[in-house]
Amino acid sequence: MAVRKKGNSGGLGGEMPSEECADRVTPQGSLYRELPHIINTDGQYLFCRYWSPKTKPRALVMIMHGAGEHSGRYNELAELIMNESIFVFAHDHVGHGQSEGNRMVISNFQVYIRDCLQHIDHMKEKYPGLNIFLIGHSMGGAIAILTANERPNDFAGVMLIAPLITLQPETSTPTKVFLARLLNYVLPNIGLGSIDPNFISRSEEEVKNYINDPLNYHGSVKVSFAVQLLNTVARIEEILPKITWPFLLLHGEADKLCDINGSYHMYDTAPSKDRTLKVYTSAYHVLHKELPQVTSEVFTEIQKWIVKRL
Ligand SMILES: O=C1CC[C@@H](CCC(=O)N2CCC(COc3ccc(F)cc3Cl)CC2)N1
Repeated sequence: MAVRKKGNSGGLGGEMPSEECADRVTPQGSLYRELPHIINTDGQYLFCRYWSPKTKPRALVMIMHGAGEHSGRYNELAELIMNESIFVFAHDHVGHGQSEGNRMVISNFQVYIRDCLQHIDHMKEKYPGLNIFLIGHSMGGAIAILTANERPNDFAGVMLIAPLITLQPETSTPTKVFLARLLNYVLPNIGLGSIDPNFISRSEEEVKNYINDPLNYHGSVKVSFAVQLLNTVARIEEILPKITWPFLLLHGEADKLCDINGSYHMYDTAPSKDRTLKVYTSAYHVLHKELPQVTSEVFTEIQKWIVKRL
């Protein structure tokens, strides 16, 4: 009987699959062994995406998606960056898209950061010596901030698209925050309400795409998940005064999902010398899927910001 290695070396390692991982399937039923994936330190399979330039890459960019969505929603942005001879990579966070894990449930927000660092380390091994940039959107922006904070000298720049930095005042009064934390002990899985698709974008087409995308999660934000987000916002508040790495903040003025005051606060508080904040008048949350005018400006802004720092 052939001895087979236990699967925990990451699907990119090329080791022989062991029985259980040979038939491991995504939540949608596809075989992981036929898909790019990594295996995180909890043994969960994470679906990966790679946008590899035809020419030798001159930098790496990791994209971190937001809550309830997945990495496939960054195809256009990733291809634009790839066409600058930059290797772009991403994975679906635990509990999202084609990765394993209960939908939009996380034991501890740090798992997202840990998994991103694992993927980053793997890519640094494959492409040593290249500058690495991070792009994070919404909850993915919080992940990017905390990932860069763990390795303050490792990243050439961090681009944040409507990042989750502070709480919407109306949705999180101290009473509501206290009640959420209390509720988490007794009923962690009850829902607080789902993301309103109409807050995603002013583009009706993009709202429809978001609603009809089966890889998105439209269920309610569970109390346990909300508490992880509350803890994350508190962590970010603490580290803002210590941020020295270059960052680009992009935020919609009419964002109803992540308060633009979080971006203003980061811009005013972080001592980084190289920092930029661009506000998009009347724009909603998902700037990379907003009205065409806004989205093309956002794409150009990101492309220019990276190229200038290669
Ligand atoms: O393309 C896309 C599709 C989806 C969107 C990304 C969404 C995303 O990541 N958000 C927006 C919602 C936000 C809710 O936050 C909370 C909720 C309850 C609570 F008690 C405390 C917090 Cl902080 C977290 C961050 N982008």
